[in-house]
Amino acid sequence: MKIYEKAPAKINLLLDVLRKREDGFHEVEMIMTMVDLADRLEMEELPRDTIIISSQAGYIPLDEKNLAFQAAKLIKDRYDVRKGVYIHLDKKIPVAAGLAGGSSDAAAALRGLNRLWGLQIPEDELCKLGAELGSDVPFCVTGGTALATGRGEKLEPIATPPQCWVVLAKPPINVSTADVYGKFRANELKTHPSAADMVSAIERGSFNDVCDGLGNVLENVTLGLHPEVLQLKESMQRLGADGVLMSGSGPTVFGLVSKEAKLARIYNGLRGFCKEVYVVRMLT
Ligand SMILES: C[C@@](CO)(OP(=O)(O)O)[C@H](O)COP(=O)(O)OP(=O)(O)OC[C@H]1O[C@@H](n2ccc(N)nc2=O)[C@H](O)[C@@H]1O
Ligand SMILES: Nc1ncnc2c1ncn2[C@@H]1O[C@H](COP(=O)(O)OP(=O)(O)O)[C@@H](O)[C@H]1O
Repeated sequence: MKIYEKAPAKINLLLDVLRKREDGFHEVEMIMTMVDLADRLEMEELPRDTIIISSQAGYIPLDEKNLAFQAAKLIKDRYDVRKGVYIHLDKKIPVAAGLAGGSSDAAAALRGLNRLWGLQIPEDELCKLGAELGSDVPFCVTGGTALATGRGEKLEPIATPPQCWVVLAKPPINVSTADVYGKFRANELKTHPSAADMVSAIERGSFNDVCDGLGNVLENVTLGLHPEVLQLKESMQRLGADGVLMSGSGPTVFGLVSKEAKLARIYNGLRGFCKEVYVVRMLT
């Protein structure tokens, strides 16, 4: 039997860091939502007790470093599954982009293998397994829109943001999440974006207040390392996006746009100097 599972990208409408913890992770407050740019996983049971990963993308690891491999191994070990699986990853989400492509593949593998092997693991248990693989994996298991706290694994679902277009632009640079958190200094932060205000803007369905409330305290770290991310933000603003922010640890910048008529100008303007530009919708 073959099954398929979608693994959508996420964006952070808000990312605040409260403090660095004893365990080296950072205590965060994030508002995350999914967009319809997605990888697709094809999973097929193998009679032999092995995990095989393939992908059309030449630039991701296919061994135990792949997060989908790690998800399959974790679920097999924890639930004593003595069967194998072949997972093909059709990658569409740019890698190391701040869009959680790897985390979403891991989450899709957990959801898919739960179905393929008829394990009936409840969603909150899948989230706990996901948290062992990465801070963003639990959110990728549940999807939707959520306020994420702790190191990102504590989730409170919130309303879907007001519908709009999302323009994603990924500059051709690699950013390591660990590096960005490593260079972040929580005690030097003077102002924090307000997660409470963003939740309220979303619940009121106010597109303008969502745009005004966007904030990401990791932006300054990544912008300091890669000034081209600032140029990309400024270009997106100049071209007419209503709200602009870097997603996660970057380097992808997203723009929220309410009017379809503006999209061609923004897309064409960005494509002039950035090869990877996507126009997507938030997932409801
Ligand atoms: C910044 C965010 C925002 O959504 O996303 P990305 O930019 O990676 O997409 C996340 O916090 C990333 O989550 P994820 O990519 O799952 O991170 P993990 O694998 O758990 O951790 C990678 C490294 O980031 C640091 N880290 C991560 C999460 C956190 N709350 N505090 C941290 O300090 C740690 O140094 C850790 O070793
Ligand atoms: N299935 C996967 N897809 C993409 N990257 C993966 C995958 N498995 C492991 N990785 C590794 O994880 C790292 C972070 O990738 P990704 O999840 O795309 O970044 P981000 O967390 O910034 O959105 C990359 O260095 C990549 O090599």
